[in-house]
Parts: sequence; structure tokens; C-alpha cells
Amino acid sequence: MKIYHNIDEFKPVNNAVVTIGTFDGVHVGHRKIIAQIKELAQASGGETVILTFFPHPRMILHPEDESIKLISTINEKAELLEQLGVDHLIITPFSRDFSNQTPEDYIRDVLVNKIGTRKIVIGYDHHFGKDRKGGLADLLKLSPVFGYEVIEIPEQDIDDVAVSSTRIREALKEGNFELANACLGYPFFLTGKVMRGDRIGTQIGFPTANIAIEEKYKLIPGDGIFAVKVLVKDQTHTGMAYIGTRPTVNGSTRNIEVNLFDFDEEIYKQPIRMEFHHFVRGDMKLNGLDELKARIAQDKEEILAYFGS
Ligand SMILES: Cc1cc2nc3c(=O)[nH]c(=O)nc-3n(C[C@H](O)[C@H](O)[C@H](O)COP(=O)(O)O)c2cc1C
Ligand SMILES: Nc1ncnc2c1ncn2[C@@H]1O[C@H](COP(=O)(O)OP(=O)(O)O)[C@@H](O)[C@H]1O
Repeated sequence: MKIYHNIDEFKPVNNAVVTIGTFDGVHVGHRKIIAQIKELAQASGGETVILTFFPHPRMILHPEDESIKLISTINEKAELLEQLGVDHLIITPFSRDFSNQTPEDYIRDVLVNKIGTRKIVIGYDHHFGKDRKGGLADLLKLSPVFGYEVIEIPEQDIDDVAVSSTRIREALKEGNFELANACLGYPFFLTGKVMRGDRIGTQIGFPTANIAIEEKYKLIPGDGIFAVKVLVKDQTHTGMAYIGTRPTVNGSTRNIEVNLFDFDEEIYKQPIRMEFHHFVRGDMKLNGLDELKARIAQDKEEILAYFGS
């Protein structure tokens, strides 16, 4: 998959089959739309193009506002779309010029001239251009002029997509990974780098890799203990993750940490990817390190049993 960080980097392709959207999480609803553009492209010997927008305008206009939380970071999204076999991903940054185009200019300059759109798969609720005034009606009106075909996504499918995103976000907050992962079509994951902590982990016999996540907008599951699978240095390990403020040791920051089973390596600064499979319990203030250690040993038994090992 080729990635473009600006629409101007893109050179028109033959028989472009295009869809436009945020695709947060690249969940089962999105996958259905992507399967459709792939089928259309295959049938016409064309190439699939996804046009997405990043950063979200609110992230630029109000960088202090940390309320926007997304299921996948832009890099995670690109990785997921690549796995699905999308040919081209155009990531358009928000700009006033881009958002101020009239619907006609946008269709002619961007969709037709820059992308070479032959087929566009789009929902009734998609809006574009100045004041978001452009939509399906404009695309349909100009289709005979520019010779592209418009394929409308049924309203029910659009609603399913919206329902899925909201349900996934809620499920992740509540620790319902069974539901979130079923809606996503793959286990929810986060990616980050291992950083140093307070070295209490080793002291109690459960070293934990502390994960730093660069993207402030990434949605983090609610606090608790989780059964996870972690990819580190191209190897997958099972383990137990902790998200919380460590009330037992009077911690202050919200940590994301993981103890990997059958693992004993120094991995500071390593990139890791952690998949969430099951919520085990909520965060607790335990009475000292001995109690914490005993509780973690119990968590480990439960998680080993969960994974069936
Ligand atoms: C499976 C697991 C369960 C944990 N449960 C709790 C808990 O209930 N309460 C708590 O305060 N900390 C809990 N922790 C976090 C520990 O306090 C933390 O790992 C320890 O302080 C080590 O921190 P360090 O990596 O900075 O050395 C848990 C950690 C793990 C791996
Ligand atoms: N089984 C393991 N699980 C997680 N980290 C491990 C493991 N074995 C060794 N490590 C290493 O130990 C570090 C965690 O040890 P810990 O005492 O908790 O230190 P810190 O407080 O700096 O995280 C990890 O960052 C990693 O480099």
C-alpha cells in the first residue's frame, strides 16, 4: 500500500475506486466497505484508494482539548488498511484551503483531476467542501459531466458503522473486550515504546515494561488488569497488563505496564504492540507490597487458565 501525506503527492491511477472516511478502528463495518471497493476494483482492473483526514480539525484548532479519543492512531490505521490489501491511502491534513473549496471545485480538482476517480463508494451522510455543504447529491449531479460512477452505501450499513464505533469505544472503556474485539474483527491493540519506571516490579518478582504512548488522542481502556498478547522484537508473548495509577505504591501518573510470562530480557526503548483479550479485575489499593505480590500471582494463575496454558 502506498501512503501519501498530501493529496498533491498522488498521481492519478487507472480506474481509481475511491472511498472517503475516517475509518477509526477499521472495524467490521469498515471492512465491509473496503471489501466492496476491492471487488469493484478487481472487476474493472482498477486500484483502490482511501481518502482519509488527519489530524482531526479539532486537534489542530484546540490542541489542549484532549477529549478526542480514537480507537486507532493514524499509523495503526495505515497498518490495518495495508493488511486488508488497500492499494493507496491518502492522508489529507486539515487546512482552510482544503475545507473552503466549493463542492464543484472539490469534485473536479480533487476527486477527478488529482485522484482520477472512476467509481466512488459513499454514504448519504458524507459531506465535504465549504461549510460541509457538498454531499451525495453533488456527486450524483456531476457524475455524467465527469464520467465517474457513484455507489451509495445503504443507510443501514452507515448506521451499523456509527453504532459499531460508539459501541467499541464504550466496550473498551468498560473492559468488555469480547464485544469490542468482535466488532473490530481483530483484538484491540495499542503500540508504544518501553520506558523506565520505579523498579518496584523487579523487587516484587514481577518486572513490568512501562509503555509510553506518543499519541495523546489514542483511546486507552479503563483501569484494570488484563490478559494480553504482546509483540516484541517480532515474537508474541502472553502476559498480564496493568492500567492505573498504582494506588498501592501511591503512584500519581496513569501507567500502562505489562509483565510478560516466560520472558527475561531488557527491552527499554523497544517498540511493542499489546493486544487486549480479557479483563480480569479492576484496580485496587492493596495493603503493602506483599499483598500486591500475592494478588499479582493470583492474577497470573487466572490469566494462564484463560489462555488455556
Ligand atoms: C498483573 C498486575 C496487577 C497489578 N495490580 C495492581 C493493583 O491492584 N494495585 C496497584 O496499586 N498496582 C497494581 N499493579 C501495579 C504495580 O503496583 C506495579 O507494577 C509496580 O508498582 C511496579 O512498577 P514499576 O514498573 O514502576 O517498577 C499491578 C501490576 C500488574 C502487572
Ligand atoms: N518478564 C518481563 N516482563 C516485562 N519486563 C521485563 C521482563 N523481564 C525483564 N523485563 C525488563 O525489566 C523492565 C521492568 O522492570 P521493573 O523493575 O518493573 O522496572 P521499571 O520500573 O523500570 O519498569 C522492563 O522494562 C524490561 O526491560
